[in-house]
Amino acid sequence: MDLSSLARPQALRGGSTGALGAHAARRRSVQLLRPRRPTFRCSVEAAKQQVQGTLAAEAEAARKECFGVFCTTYDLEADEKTKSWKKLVNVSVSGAAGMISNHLLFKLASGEVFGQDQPIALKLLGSERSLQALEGVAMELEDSLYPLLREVSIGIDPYVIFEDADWALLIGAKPRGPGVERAALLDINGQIFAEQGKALNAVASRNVKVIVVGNPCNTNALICLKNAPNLPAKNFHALTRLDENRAKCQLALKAGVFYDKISNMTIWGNHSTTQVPDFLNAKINGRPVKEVIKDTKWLEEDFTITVQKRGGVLIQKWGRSSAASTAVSIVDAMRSLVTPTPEGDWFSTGVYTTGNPYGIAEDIVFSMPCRSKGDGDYELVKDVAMDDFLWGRIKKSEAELIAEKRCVAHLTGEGNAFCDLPGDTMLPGEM
Ligand SMILES: NC(=O)C1=CN([C@@H]2O[C@H](COP(=O)(O)OP(=O)(O)OC[C@H]3O[C@@H](n4cnc5c(N)ncnc54)[C@H](OP(=O)(O)O)[C@@H]3O)[C@@H](O)[C@H]2O)C=CC1
Ligand SMILES: O=C([O-])CC(=O)C(=O)O
Repeated sequence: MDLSSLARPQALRGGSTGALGAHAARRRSVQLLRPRRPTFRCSVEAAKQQVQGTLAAEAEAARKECFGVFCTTYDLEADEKTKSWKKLVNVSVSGAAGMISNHLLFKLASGEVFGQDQPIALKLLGSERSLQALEGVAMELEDSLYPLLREVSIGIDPYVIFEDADWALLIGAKPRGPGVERAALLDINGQIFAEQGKALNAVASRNVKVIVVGNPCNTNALICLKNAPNLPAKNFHALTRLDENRAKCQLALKAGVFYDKISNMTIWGNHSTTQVPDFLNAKINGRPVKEVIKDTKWLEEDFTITVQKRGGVLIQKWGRSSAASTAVSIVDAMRSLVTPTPEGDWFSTGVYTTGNPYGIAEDIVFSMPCRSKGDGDYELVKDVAMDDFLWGRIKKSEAELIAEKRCVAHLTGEGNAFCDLPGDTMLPGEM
């Protein structure tokens, strides 16, 4: 047997799962790696130490090991179908035991983002508190029998879970509970994103695409990219696609059309209640929104506020924040980067403002209109209209992000933090 063609089992690779992916032939065998049993020792003390050692080894193994059936090595070439498959894509997800991930992971594994010829490895990041739940997630992934899902690993160390990541979906963040100051939340979550930025910088693919979902996502994305100086800042995104989708839905409802008739929808700014859903440039059936919806008061007030506060209203109804629709919007955001943007249209994403053509402050993460050739990269859309109303709103969101940035200076390597946040702004989910 030529052992060199065997996929290496996960434990030998320090935290990833069994197969090497790609096209190469992999021999099928099942290897479930378990910690070795201790040899017997004669003193009680030694026995105690041995048991403790075993428990520690088992805990360590549980943190690192590939999960169940995903430890299986396999022969890709033995399967006719897989011959046309692309190279394995590694997707790392934090907050993987949370509500959003519970929808998202199954979409990723089914091929919804990358298509039916793209095998996928899911690397799931949890914490001590969520490790058991993470095993439950992995069990459900096993039981779903997704042909494209070739590897699943679970762990609590970002330096292991982000290794070779082509995509990093950073969802895990502490939710803002009652009595938690916005400044305190920025600090607590900022620490998470600073550490994850460093880990990505050290071990991820050099062209990793990072989508920050955990709130406050724009400033978390800024912290993350500042802590990853060896990765292109351009590759970091803050998710504002849910806001775009919400805005499209509201315009469609008002105009009495199905939402596929809405295009060119920009969300400018922060994923917060200062966000700016842009009805000046958006189109309905290819016509400017203002030609179709003549009620300017509705556009400037009701529409804008409804989109800004949609998350909070949903929390009041559901008792928890948007999870399924957020997962859908993450899929949309990823697909927008891996498929060419339809002619004349664009999508919104929060990106690093360096050399932006609109005059928005540099060195923050701001949602803007983008187009992609489908290669994972994007360009800003240059020819957008601006009026006083739109610009005034944009400046308010910009001011909020600049204030947030000052508040996390200690996490971005820019000196002492000074926190003076505008009092009237909130996350979309806050009321
Ligand atoms: N940008 C957007 O459009 C949207 C963003 N969001 C944001 O996404 C994030 C995740 O939402 P959702 O999946 O619903 O949340 P959940 O509460 O279900 O999951 C959040 C995960 O965050 C992790 N976490 C990390 N640090 C902490 C901490 N200090 N305390 C508690 N949990 C922590 C937990 O995982 P573990 O223990 O494994 O670390 C937990 O599983 C939130 O920040 C939310 O505000 C939500 C909707 C839309
Ligand atoms: O505020 C939250 O946690 C939820 C959120 O971002 C949204 O619904 O847009």
